[in-house]
Amino acid sequence: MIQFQDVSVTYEGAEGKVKAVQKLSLNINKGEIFGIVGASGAGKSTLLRTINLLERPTEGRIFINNQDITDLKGEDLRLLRQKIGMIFQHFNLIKRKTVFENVAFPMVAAGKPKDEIQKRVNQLLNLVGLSDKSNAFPAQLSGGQKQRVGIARALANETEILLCDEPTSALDLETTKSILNLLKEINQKLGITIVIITHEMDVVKSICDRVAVMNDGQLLEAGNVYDVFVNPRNVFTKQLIEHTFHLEFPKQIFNDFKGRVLKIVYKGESATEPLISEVSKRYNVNLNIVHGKIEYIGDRPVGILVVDIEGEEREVQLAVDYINERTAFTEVVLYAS
Ligand SMILES: Nc1ncnc2c1ncn2[C@@H]1O[C@H](COP(=O)(O)OP(=O)(O)OP(=O)(O)O)[C@@H](O)[C@H]1O
Repeated sequence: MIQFQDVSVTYEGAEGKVKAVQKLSLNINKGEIFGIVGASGAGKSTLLRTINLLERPTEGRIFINNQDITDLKGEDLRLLRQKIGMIFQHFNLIKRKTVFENVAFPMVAAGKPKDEIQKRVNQLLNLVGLSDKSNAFPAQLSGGQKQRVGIARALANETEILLCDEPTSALDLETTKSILNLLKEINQKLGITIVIITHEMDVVKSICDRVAVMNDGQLLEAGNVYDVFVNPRNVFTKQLIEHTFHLEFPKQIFNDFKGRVLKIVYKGESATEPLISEVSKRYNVNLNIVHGKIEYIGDRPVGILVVDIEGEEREVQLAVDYINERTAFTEVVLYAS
């Protein structure tokens, strides 16, 4: 549905040119929730903002529904933007307008008739659970409620694509969950394509179907969220993911281990316990489980096991290779000296 073809965006900064996005090609499918992640300055916002041409590519083309939108201007651009809603980290509501007026704003701007606006705004407030706040002003709302108004406003016209710029970064954990659930519900009920940029891998893990990882304006990898999390190809992606699996151990924890510490990641709930005992029998090695847990990516489980493996170098290597062949990936996280 959205295709980036060799898209680059270069800014003229105070200290010279900044290549915010570099020759990036990517497809986002209709009806999916697509996450774009990366560290600060990776170019995520810039890329997101090219979709509604708030930022124009310096090079390359962008297609939406097979239409080349790169050079759209005037009325054509206005019509394109009507189909693309956007929500922001700090909500960007109009302070002096009520909740109703904020949500109605894009429809008023599009010249829709009053009775249609009335009906649609009430529907949307119902959808986001704010029917009772119609006459409230933004200052009277919590962060989560403000984001709900933002979402309702972004859906006011015949929205096909919802762009989300760090939508939960200003919210606490519980509120984040409820906003993510709402986005998921909107995606499923209304079939709207959602593109989310975030630095929180937990957001990606809980609602995205596919994800792109960016660094320094470049696309490092893209794919199904489960596959990228279970088997990241890039070192940078691995680091991002490691963090969300909360697997950083204090170094002291390894002091008692004499061998090599492995992190084993396996798909689904397939038991690695038999694998571990099988390896102990097959090879002359001792294995101790240091830590084990199951995480969920969407509703699919992924298992993580940290084991200490001890024995002669050759036997250890054979055992590691054996485990590696039978799991999603195995990584040596520590060599004991
Ligand atoms: N208007 C601008 N003028 C000059 N440089 C810019 C402009 N906007 C962004 N940049 C630069 O482009 C690069 C990418 O910025 P961008 O905001 O797209 O990254 P990001 O991944 O969204 O970062 P963050 O998560 O911090 O928002 C950065 O080096 C940034 O400083």
